[in-house]
Amino acid sequence: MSGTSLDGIDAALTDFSRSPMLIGTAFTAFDNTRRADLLALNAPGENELHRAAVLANQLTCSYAEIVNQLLTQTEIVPSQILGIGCHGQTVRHCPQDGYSIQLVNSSLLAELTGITVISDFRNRDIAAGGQGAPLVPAFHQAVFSHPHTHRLIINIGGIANITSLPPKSDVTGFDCGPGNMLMDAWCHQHTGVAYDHNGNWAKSGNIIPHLLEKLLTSPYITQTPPKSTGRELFHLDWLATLLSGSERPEDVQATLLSFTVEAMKHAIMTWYPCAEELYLCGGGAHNTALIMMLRETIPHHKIELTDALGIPIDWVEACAFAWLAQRTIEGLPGNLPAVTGASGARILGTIHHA
Ligand SMILES: Nc1ncnc2c1ncn2[C@@H]1O[C@H](COP(=O)(O)OP(=O)(O)OP(=O)(O)O)[C@@H](O)[C@H]1O
Ligand SMILES: CC(=O)N[C@H]1[C@@H]2OC[C@@H](O2)[C@@H](O)[C@@H]1O[C@H](C)C(=O)O
Repeated sequence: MSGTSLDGIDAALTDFSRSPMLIGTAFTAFDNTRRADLLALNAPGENELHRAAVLANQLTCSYAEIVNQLLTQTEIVPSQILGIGCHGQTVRHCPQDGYSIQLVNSSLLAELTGITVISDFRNRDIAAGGQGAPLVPAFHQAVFSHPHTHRLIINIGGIANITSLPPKSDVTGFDCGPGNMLMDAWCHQHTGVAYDHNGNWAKSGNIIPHLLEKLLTSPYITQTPPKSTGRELFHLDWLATLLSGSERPEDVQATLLSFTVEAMKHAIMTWYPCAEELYLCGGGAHNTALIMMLRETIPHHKIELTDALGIPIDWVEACAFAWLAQRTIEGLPGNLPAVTGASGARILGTIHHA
């Protein structure tokens, strides 16, 4: 899994026939050049088809390296592996135009690892009229639901997405709005650092109320689900249109942190006010300032990390795509139409055999 935060690649080796399912993990960080190259492909530019194909090959070599590293680490050989669920790197997410692009060369990954590769998880759902995202709610249902308690799961990645797991009715979910994406971009632009560690920089600033108000008028926040979003909507150029230019950068960072939290609060209070427990995962769940603000903003919910449910926050997404890959291999659907809005359940992805 390499997600929209553009921090790097998470690899999880899983066995869904046993508990705990997580056998091994590995992470490789993207360097600044890789991050910049990927960011550049999020917007139209010169010779982008060639750049996308070359970058997909480079990324695939990194995916293969981390797979091979994980196998060495766990002393497992390729013939013992059923498949690699590889999400690829999202560079465009445009369900309204009928596509979502995740960079990866699955043929090359199968060649480099000698393992079957399952990828392109989103486009079948989009072809069936869905958003193609979020896809993790089906996995959340499989591993985190409780027979009597209404749980919510929020993944705080580049974008934050919520899953509702009511004991007796349909699982639903959607992208709430920005997770780390705007905070990371602003932090990098003003401090040269990829992200605001523990939200310390944000804590040194003050929320700018009228900027927060403007951010919250983004129509996406109040849009009715099914809905999904990405860098197409929440980016620095959009933020620039809302700034006067005289704001202190740390105050803008504090306001972006608050925007992320308020977008989550809006999602919870509008759609799931009666949920009892909230579990967080994704890299943003390391942001102590964010967690503290969330606890103050939504005091009547029990807020914990998914570690309490058996999967550490950093590995939930990677496990989810391993699980989705297994569904595909077994010929089982992976999407939840109640989440994505697709016209029906579909077997997701393509299979490149070893
Ligand atoms: N200690 C920390 N303090 C603040 N933010 C953190 C910390 N650790 C990680 N993060 C944030 O988490 C991000 C990585 O999160 P994650 O790996 O869940 O992203 P992702 O895989 O891109 O997710 P998604 O696919 O859901 O967008 C980092 O880019 C950073 O913004
Ligand atoms: C298009 C795309 O890559 N979307 C990601 C992104 O990151 C979080 C949120 O936006 C979610 O919709 C999705 O990822 C998760 C893994 C999902 O599909 O469930």
